[in-house]
Amino acid sequence: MTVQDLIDFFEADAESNRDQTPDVGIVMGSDSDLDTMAGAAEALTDLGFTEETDPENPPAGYSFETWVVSAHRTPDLMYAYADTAGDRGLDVVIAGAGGKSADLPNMTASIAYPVPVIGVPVQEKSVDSVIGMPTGAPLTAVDAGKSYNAGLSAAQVLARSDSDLEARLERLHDDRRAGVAEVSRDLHDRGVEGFRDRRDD
Ligand SMILES: Nc1c(C(=O)O)ncn1[C@@H]1O[C@H](COP(=O)(O)O)[C@@H](O)[C@H]1O
Repeated sequence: MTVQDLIDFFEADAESNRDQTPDVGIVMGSDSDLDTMAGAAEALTDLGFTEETDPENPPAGYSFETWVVSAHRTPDLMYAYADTAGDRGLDVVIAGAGGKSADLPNMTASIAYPVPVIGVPVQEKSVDSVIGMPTGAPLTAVDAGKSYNAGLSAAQVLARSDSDLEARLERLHDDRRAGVAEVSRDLHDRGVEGFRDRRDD
């Protein structure tokens, strides 16, 4: 597998007009970002999305895809991915990168425009380079490491035209709300030490 093979795949996929395409693309600068970026996939999975791993056998319903793409190491691949995003049927791209020079999210946003891009600064030191965009070059971003929220935000975009997905988002919200009540009761009833002991088990 070469970078050119991937570029060829994205370009051919954009031309193919296949019926079932991923709705959300998740890209990250390095596989070392995966632990952080996995949150985006987790949020989408919690909402019933399936990961597309074989474009020849795409899953039914909402789906997402994951790739490693680097503005610094593979600028041509980043360009191809962002440039074909709309034609490949992606409605939202989530792009995460780390380090002080995290350019993948902002460059992807510039090229993929008007497809919306949600940036994930993988570390705190990446925040400025992710969000620092000039007027006319929009990028939405979440806080450092908060890729789960990026997954939710991507689903929120899709849910504007799908009441079923909107209901799933509401349910997830309600579950989290109920979780606060449960943990609050548990903390109160066990007391500080009992609660800590249970959590450490
Ligand atoms: N910020 C970027 C870009 C980019 O912005 O294009 N490409 C890789 N990286 C970041 O470099 C860090 C270290 O990567 P390695 O662990 O592969 O050396 C990662 O957090 C990645 O996102």
